[in-house]
Amino acid sequence: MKIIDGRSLAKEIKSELKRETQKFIKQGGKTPHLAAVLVGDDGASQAYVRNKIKSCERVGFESTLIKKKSTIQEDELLEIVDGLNKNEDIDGFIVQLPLPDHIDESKVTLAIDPVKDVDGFHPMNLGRMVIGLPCYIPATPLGMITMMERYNIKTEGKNVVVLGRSNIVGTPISILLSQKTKWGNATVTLCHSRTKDLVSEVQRADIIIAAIGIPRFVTSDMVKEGAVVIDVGINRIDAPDTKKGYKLVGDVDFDEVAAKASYITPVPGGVGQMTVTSLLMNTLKAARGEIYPGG
Ligand SMILES: Nc1nc2c(c(=O)[nH]1)N[C@@H](CN(C=O)c1ccc(C(=O)N[C@@H](CCC(=O)O)C(=O)O)cc1)CN2
Ligand SMILES: [Mg+2]
Repeated sequence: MKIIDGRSLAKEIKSELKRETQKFIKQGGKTPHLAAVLVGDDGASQAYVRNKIKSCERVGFESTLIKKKSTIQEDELLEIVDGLNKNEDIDGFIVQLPLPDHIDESKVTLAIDPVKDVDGFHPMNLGRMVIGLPCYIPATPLGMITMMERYNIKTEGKNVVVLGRSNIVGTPISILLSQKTKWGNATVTLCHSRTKDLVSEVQRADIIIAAIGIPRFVTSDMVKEGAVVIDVGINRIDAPDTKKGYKLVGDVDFDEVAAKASYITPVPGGVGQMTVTSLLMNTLKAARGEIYPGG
């Protein structure tokens, strides 16, 4: 069994991005500039955004953080989005999710100019992805594909079972892995809460992608010997004996599944680490005008 080390892979990719950025600037390109909008004071969201800003610095990007109180009204947030759409110095931006309940997330996502949508959440980018046109691929799926490529995990002809059909993880990764591309050509089954006999679906899988949001849902009896197990879950469970009072576990029971898997991603230290790196990859693409030449 091999542990896929998201932390060291993310570090490696950040060094590559730093070199590519320096080269791009030397050739006359502008310094890539990412903006992040953070609404409210949720601890996890604050930490993720802090990490995004810090990572920009590491690779030589400029960054702008816009922080707003959770009481912000939807129209004010839409004005901020509009301002970022028009700001020529900003190559790409994200609005950190989740947003407070009184704000319609789809409305905000739709307001982002697809050209600057480095999260890849706008339907224009998702639609382009579906038909194989250049697009920003959402960070978590892009992180998973990058991980599998770098670890030389072949997907062609493999049975992949994806658990969970969210817009930002399960659905896009199932599409990407079934496409006729170097990272695709797999036979993908997308399982969800209404799937009949989910256990036997998972038992047939050569590659399992767990993005269901249930702590330690995938147990060793569900996993075929030698399967590749990619765990996207980040669940907080009570751990009274720790300083924080909680610990993070994935959607996979790591200790028992690791014994059967050929490759497995840990939580923390796996897919999560790759998401910020993927966002930086998309931002460099935005600065280079690779996806939408000429804006
Ligand atoms: N606008 C966006 N909002 C959200 C996204 C996103 O891609 N764009 N994804 C998630 C949160 N997220 C980034 O924003 C994110 C989640 C997890 C990690 C990560 O590094 N996980 C670590 C553990 C983290 C911890 O200690 O709490 C790991 O798995 O090792 C990074 C980014 C929802 N919102
Ligand atoms: Mg909401």
